[in-house]
Amino acid sequence: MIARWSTAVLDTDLPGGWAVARGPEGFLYDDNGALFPRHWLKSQDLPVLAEHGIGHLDGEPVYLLELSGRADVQGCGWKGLRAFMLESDHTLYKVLGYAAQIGTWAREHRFCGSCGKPTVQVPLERAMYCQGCDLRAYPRISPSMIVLITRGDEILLARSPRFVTGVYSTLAGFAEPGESAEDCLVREVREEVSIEVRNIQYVGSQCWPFPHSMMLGFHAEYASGEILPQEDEIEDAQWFNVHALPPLPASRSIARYLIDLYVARRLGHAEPVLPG
Ligand SMILES: NC(=O)c1ccc[n+]([C@@H]2O[C@H](COP(=O)([O-])OP(=O)(O)OC[C@H]3O[C@@H](n4cnc5c(N)ncnc54)[C@H](O)[C@@H]3O)[C@@H](O)[C@H]2O)c1
Ligand SMILES: [Mg+2]
Ligand SMILES: [Zn+2]
Repeated sequence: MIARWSTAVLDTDLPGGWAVARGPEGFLYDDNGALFPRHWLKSQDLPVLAEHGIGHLDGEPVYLLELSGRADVQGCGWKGLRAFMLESDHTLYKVLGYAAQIGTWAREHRFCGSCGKPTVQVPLERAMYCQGCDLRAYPRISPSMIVLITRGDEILLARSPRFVTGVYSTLAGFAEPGESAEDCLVREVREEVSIEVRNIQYVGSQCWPFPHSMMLGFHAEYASGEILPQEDEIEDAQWFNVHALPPLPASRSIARYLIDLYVARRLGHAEPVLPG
């Protein structure tokens, strides 16, 4: 199957195509979705901070209008990326997730991190450039480990105080400089629940544009120790039997995939597919 959406760096001087607009409250949308004819969107009175050509959807160019503040457009509303992840079709979510990452990164790199002078977008390359010190800044991606720990029919799930009430998920954490993926996983598990794991197996990865994580998903077996939840970060952590699971994360998350995959294998059911 040919992918409907592919990223590209497009020339913003060319006319035509679709555009999305992103402001402080998320993306502009109406009954037809979040993609608008670009010439129409640019004719609205929007406070455009920057325009980025971001890719092709069904062969048509797509642009992002990154706004500097909020705006009213008659007949339209604003909606955050998480709501699009939960409600919209997967392709639209991928377009908006990429747009959000490019918009955030370009906004946060308008000035050189070394000398403080204004940067410029490099034509036809996804980079912000400082002429003063010949420095290029590329989109930021933050590798994060996420792991399902199991002990036979039991899986370890935890709650952060930030989660929706009642929901339990797998453990996750950002890689630090100097660590391998496995080092990070072992450290995060120790920090968050104070146990040791063994037989670490890589399962798959997922882009997580909140705001720029790259989730690397693993399975690990329990080795030793008693659960001791990390103060402030982990509200509760428990072993749950695969037949008695609590409310779980959204179905498009890799956290949910890791859980569903293990349960399916344990119970001999059909395996789920990891949403990209
Ligand atoms: N897709 C999924 O299924 C899924 C599930 C769980 C977590 N996540 C994501 O994984 C990421 C990591 O999870 P977490 O929040 O438990 O991380 P964590 O356990 O490392 O704790 C968060 C802390 O890390 C620090 N931090 C924030 N941004 C950082 C960065 N870019 N690099 C290094 N440290 C940083 C901050 O001190 C923050 O309070 C988050 O983006 C989270 O949204 C995704
Ligand atoms: Mg964590
Ligand atoms: Zn500079």
